[in-house]
Amino acid sequence: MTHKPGIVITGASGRMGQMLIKTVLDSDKATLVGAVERGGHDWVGRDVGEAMGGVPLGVTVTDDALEAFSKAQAVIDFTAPEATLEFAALAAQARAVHVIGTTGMTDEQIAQLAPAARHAVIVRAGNMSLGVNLLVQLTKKVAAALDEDFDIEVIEAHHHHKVDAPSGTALMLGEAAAEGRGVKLADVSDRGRDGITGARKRGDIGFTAIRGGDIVGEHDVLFAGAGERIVLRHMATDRALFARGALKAALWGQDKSPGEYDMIDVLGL
Ligand SMILES: NC(=O)C1=CN([C@@H]2O[C@H](COP(=O)(O)OP(=O)(O)OC[C@H]3O[C@@H](n4cnc5c(N)ncnc54)[C@H](OP(=O)(O)O)[C@@H]3O)[C@@H](O)[C@H]2O)C=CC1
Ligand SMILES: O=C(O)C1=N[C@H](C(=O)O)C[C@H](O)C1
Repeated sequence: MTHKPGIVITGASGRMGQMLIKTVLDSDKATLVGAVERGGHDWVGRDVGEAMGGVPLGVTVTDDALEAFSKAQAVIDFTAPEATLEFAALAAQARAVHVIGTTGMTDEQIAQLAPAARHAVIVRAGNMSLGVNLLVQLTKKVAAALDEDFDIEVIEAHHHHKVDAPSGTALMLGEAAAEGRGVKLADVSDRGRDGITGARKRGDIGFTAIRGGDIVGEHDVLFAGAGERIVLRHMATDRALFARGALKAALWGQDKSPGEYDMIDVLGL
């Protein structure tokens, strides 16, 4: 019988946490060995299956992340930036693959992952879906093919619970467009237009964020020229998409050397 990697899910009660637990349970390639929530959360100490409203699974939700990680081969983490930094240090200590879906991390926070990546595999992406990662590559290609006569705008829409903007995916797409153009996103990024903004600056990459209802995640990259527009679009209709990608990353990382990777590496795009 082949060994199935043991997976711990952090932020177990969250929208993605619960989706990830279901995805691991449905998989014949991995086993759920832990579920983590923060201290004081009312799920701590309960069976995770029962907490989710189903049958007992024999996995008790814990707030002791290190103890849970030390029994696992991978940690899948869709939580919040401060929590993810703590989990990175603990996953490295346990030598577990750390799959990070958390968005809204600052450049400084991302840089703080480097010490952990010296000891363990980290796979981090603002979007774990095949479609978006393909869109990233297409965006780079189209941006490289067109000059600054085409204005680039990234437009994203998400549910009303989302706390960060622009979305992690929008930033990935903006980075790809900037890379295609051979510029740094930080030098051309235009975020949060309001009031008398002045005319659009040639070469800028603009971002717009829509928040409403239960939109899972939609992203357009618009290339607007004189007399024509090109739109590259991805629409997610089911969070299971992200969870499947994250599990794929956790399995992919099992035989890799310590370091930082992304979904382009995992998917071989
Ligand atoms: N990369 C990708 O493909 C995707 C990324 N995401 C990202 O995943 C993240 C989570 O999204 P979502 O599931 O919708 O959010 P939720 O708010 O539903 O869930 C977040 C979970 O993380 C926990 N958490 C938050 N802060 C901490 C902390 N400091 N310590 C411990 N646990 C903490 C929350 O616990 P509590 O309830 O106690 O606060 C909750 O269980 C977001 O950053 C989102 O953008 C989402 C979808 C796809
Ligand atoms: O918060 C979400 O829900 C999502 N977040 C990710 C992002 O910030 O891009 C990915 C997906 O769009 C859903």
